[in-house]
Amino acid sequence: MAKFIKSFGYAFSGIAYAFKSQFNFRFHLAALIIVGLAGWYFHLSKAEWLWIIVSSGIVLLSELFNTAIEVLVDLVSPGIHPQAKIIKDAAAGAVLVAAITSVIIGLIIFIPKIGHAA
Ligand SMILES: Nc1ncnc2c1ncn2[C@@H]1O[C@H](COP(=O)(O)OP(=O)(O)OP(=O)(O)O)[C@@H](O)[C@H]1O
Repeated sequence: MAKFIKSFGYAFSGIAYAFKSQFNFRFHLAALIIVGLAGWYFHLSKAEWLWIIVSSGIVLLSELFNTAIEVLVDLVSPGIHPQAKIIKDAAAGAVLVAAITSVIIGLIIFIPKIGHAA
């Protein structure tokens, strides 16, 4: 049981590292809070909340993997290397795909509601 709780501590320290070191992680977290408030304001349905939660989770997940990949690349290849560039660019691309997907989901959910409210 103690080992299980300890592993939570390690996971939270990884999340804390991403939060402290990555502007994008903080930016996405702030966006998530704004979307959450907007969802509360517009009384989203259960299905709409599920889409928001899943897409936000995927964005944060991709940010955490991107952070891990950046640190790993810097560890194994501290100098400039064309393959290090490819690895970091592909990881950043994954974050971008997740972010674009979640923006599209957000637009599909919120545009009709904003139209209604206006
Ligand atoms: N070792 C390297 N060799 C070649 N190109 C690199 C290397 N490290 C970084 N780059 C290039 O610089 C870009 C930015 O890398 P960096 O590690 O600064 O990531 P970042 O997204 O700016 O991270 P952070 O969010 O920590 O500022 C990479 O996407 C890659 O194109």
